[in-house]
Amino acid sequence: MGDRWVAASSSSSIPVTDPATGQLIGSVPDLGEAETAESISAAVRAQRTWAARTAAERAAFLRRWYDLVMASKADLARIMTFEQGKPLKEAEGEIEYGASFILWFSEEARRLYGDLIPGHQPDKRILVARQPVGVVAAITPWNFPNAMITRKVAPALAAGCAIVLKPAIQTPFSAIALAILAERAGLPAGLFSVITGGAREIGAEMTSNPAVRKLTFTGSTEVGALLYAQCAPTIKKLGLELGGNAPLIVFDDADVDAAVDGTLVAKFRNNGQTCVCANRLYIQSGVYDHFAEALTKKITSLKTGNGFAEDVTFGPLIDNAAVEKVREHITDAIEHGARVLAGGKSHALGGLFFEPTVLTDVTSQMRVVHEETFGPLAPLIRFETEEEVIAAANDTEFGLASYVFTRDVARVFRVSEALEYGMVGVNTGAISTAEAPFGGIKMSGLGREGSRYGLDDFTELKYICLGGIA
Ligand SMILES: NC(=O)c1ccc[n+]([C@@H]2O[C@H](COP(=O)([O-])OP(=O)(O)OC[C@H]3O[C@@H](n4cnc5c(N)ncnc54)[C@H](O)[C@@H]3O)[C@@H](O)[C@H]2O)c1
Ligand SMILES: O=C[C@H](O)CS(=O)(=O)O
Repeated sequence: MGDRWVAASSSSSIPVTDPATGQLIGSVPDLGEAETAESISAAVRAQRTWAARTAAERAAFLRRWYDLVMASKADLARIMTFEQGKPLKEAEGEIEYGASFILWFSEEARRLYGDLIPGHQPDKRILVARQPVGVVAAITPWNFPNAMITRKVAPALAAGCAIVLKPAIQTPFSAIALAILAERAGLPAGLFSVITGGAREIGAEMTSNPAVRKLTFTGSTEVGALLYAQCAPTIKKLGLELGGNAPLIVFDDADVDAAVDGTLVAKFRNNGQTCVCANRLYIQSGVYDHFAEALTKKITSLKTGNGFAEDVTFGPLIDNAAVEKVREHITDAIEHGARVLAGGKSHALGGLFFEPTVLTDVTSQMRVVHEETFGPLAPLIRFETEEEVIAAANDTEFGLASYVFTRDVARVFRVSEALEYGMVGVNTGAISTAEAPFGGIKMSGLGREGSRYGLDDFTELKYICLGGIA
């Protein structure tokens, strides 16, 4: 916190529990406005020196941090499974994914080029420099408690910024572990602070403090809109990675087995608790029964349980509200005519475990088609024509991810270009990677993270007009 570590005192600490067992696994300090302001002041002081370092020095730090994160993969994954619940193998995968952003931006750090533009008058020359925005505030969700942080912290530090982070209170230890490893990699104090505590209070300071020049948020659209408004009085740069309602479309000409495998990833990764999860499965009538039978068979062969147990595919959901939302969507769908092909109720393990569920005969009259479920629920919707399914897929306020399975090349282009989303997966359910620009349109957010575009939003363009060059 700021340039010092703060211990949790008994009177002001927040418990952290294991969603698989409900057991207490630790506690973190309940920090607030004062500590947030202190961290921002420390960031202001540290950032000036950091920006004056060479790009190669910043790149070298990021590479050391990457090496330490990868060397600590097993421990970081265990921390994640303990506090978030995802199966250990999936947690290890996230550590590698999160580390890939650190590696990517260790390389991008040295490519922060500007321009020398021919002058508009004989004695003029035009320079364009890319400079760090300064102090960045970041707020991240619980579902990817490592990668959602590195996807922000790495480009911020690469660009010469300092960053103050508020992680989700459900998963603070993943964030603290990353900060400890950054300190061990030689990051000077004040450049990367982790503030645990009340979201509203910390967020209020982050969004109102004029020293914060950019807010980068990953989470729900509802909270994103609130933070957007809170930042307006101080005109901050904004990065918003928000909610989704991804359609997954399978045409008659698709490889159905590949489409089922793609659905397992796009729908059930992290037990469906992923912003890019397929929320609606549109299956053309010619392959509908084949797809429904194959997906149901696959789902019922996979295991639900504690993420530390061998061969578990589905862990617990994060909390009771998440379980309730899945249950509400299933109940509403059945009341409006849907039928259950697999699952449909809380798992026999009890607690936060829920059966992976496949529904058939789903229609647009049901909540699950219009709201982000964020759980292991696959609603199948039958369609007849390409025009019909594009209209249905676009009939949402969200625009993050979408997926299409077809072997018709012309259709790949027609449908990809017609879908109103920031990202389209074609014949794959796995699209997230550091090399590609991740982000959405409409109510799914602003800006992109990762890729060669990922640094842009952490920099400001400065135009220098050189005159008197006779
Ligand atoms: N687009 C993406 O990259 C992406 C990635 C992951 C999750 N998400 C979205 O996030 C949602 C699930 O995550 P969640 O439940 O953590 O979302 P959330 O919006 O409830 O919380 C996200 C973060 O915001 C904080 N927060 C909540 N209210 C706040 C306030 N008033 N002021 C300041 N901070 C506040 C939380 O403590 C947490 O750290 C889903 O909608 C999912 O689609 C999007
Ligand atoms: O929840 C959405 C995150 O962005 C996870 S991922 O980037 O799709 O892996």
